[in-house]
Amino acid sequence: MVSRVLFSGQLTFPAKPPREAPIAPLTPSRNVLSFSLRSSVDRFAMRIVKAASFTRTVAKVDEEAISRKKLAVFVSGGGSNFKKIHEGCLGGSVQGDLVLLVTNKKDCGGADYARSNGIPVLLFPKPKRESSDGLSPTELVDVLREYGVDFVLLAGYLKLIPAELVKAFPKRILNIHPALLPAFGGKGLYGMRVHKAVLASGARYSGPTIHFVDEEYDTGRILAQSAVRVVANDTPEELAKRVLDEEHKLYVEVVAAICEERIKWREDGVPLIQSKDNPDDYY
Ligand SMILES: Nc1nc2c(c(=O)[nH]1)N[C@@H](CN(C=O)c1ccc(C(=O)N[C@@H](CCC(=O)O)C(=O)O)cc1)CN2
Ligand SMILES: NCC(=O)N[C@@H]1O[C@H](COP(=O)([O-])[O-])[C@@H](O)[C@H]1O
Repeated sequence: MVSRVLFSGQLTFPAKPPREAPIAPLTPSRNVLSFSLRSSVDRFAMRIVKAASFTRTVAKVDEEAISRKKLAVFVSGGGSNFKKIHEGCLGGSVQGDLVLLVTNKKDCGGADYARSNGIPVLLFPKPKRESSDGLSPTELVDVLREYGVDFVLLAGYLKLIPAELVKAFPKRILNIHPALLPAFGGKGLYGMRVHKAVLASGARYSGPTIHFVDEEYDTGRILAQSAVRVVANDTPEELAKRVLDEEHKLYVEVVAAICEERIKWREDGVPLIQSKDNPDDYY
């Protein structure tokens, strides 16, 4: 209604500027509509346009103020989540750059992918056997800082993150777990073991959980979850595939929000994601 009344007159600029049009700062000449105000509705409508234009300008300025984030990913296996996040960074859906890959298995699929894509690979923790390879917890923290890492993303990493690293990167380490925490989590529950436990329990739903990492396994603040149906005759492999497909979508969406600084912490300590489409909405 407003747009029809508003843009029925002669305008000095397109009735609806194309999305890619640069939003100029508010200047009287640019935002003055060149038609006579025929009624109070037009005057009201003009105020709407000016307010919207100002909001867009502010929003545009805010977007320009947000820097790209430097990301380190930790894996122990194939690294399919790592690859999806990397594709998101390259494709533009994630405003971040993968600057380091950390693994406890230097020949795993995720490490091979990193080396093929020019991403430095670090070994952590040191192998149990006597070896010069691998970093100590202190060395790991130092290297992450030297690379200017903003966020650490665990994606199928199967070792305990040491307290030194948790303390050095507060509210900046995320993990994805293949079940709906707090159920089916903790020491000993990883990979196919998780899906077997879910099936044995008779649970009708499963799905990925993304949470902040604290000093214990899977007890950090939950940031995002997505539910998938458990089918009556599911094998662990079939359930794993259904959950993994959902992991890929959820992790890229969450990392995009992290990089755009859309994580807000509620007063009771629960982290929320601010909607990209409607900043007044959180989930
Ligand atoms: N400080 C933290 N470190 C890690 C967390 C965390 O929440 N806090 N999450 C894990 C990932 N994870 C579940 O999401 C998980 C991984 C591994 C285990 C586990 O029991 N591991 C075995 C060793 C397995 C192996 O070496 O192959 C063990 O510790 O005995 C539980 C949960 C990553 N780190
Ligand atoms: N508790 C940790 C855990 O079980 N993590 C799980 O390991 C898999 C890694 O797959 P990927 O290497 O293909 O990303 C993912 O399903 C992830 O949720």
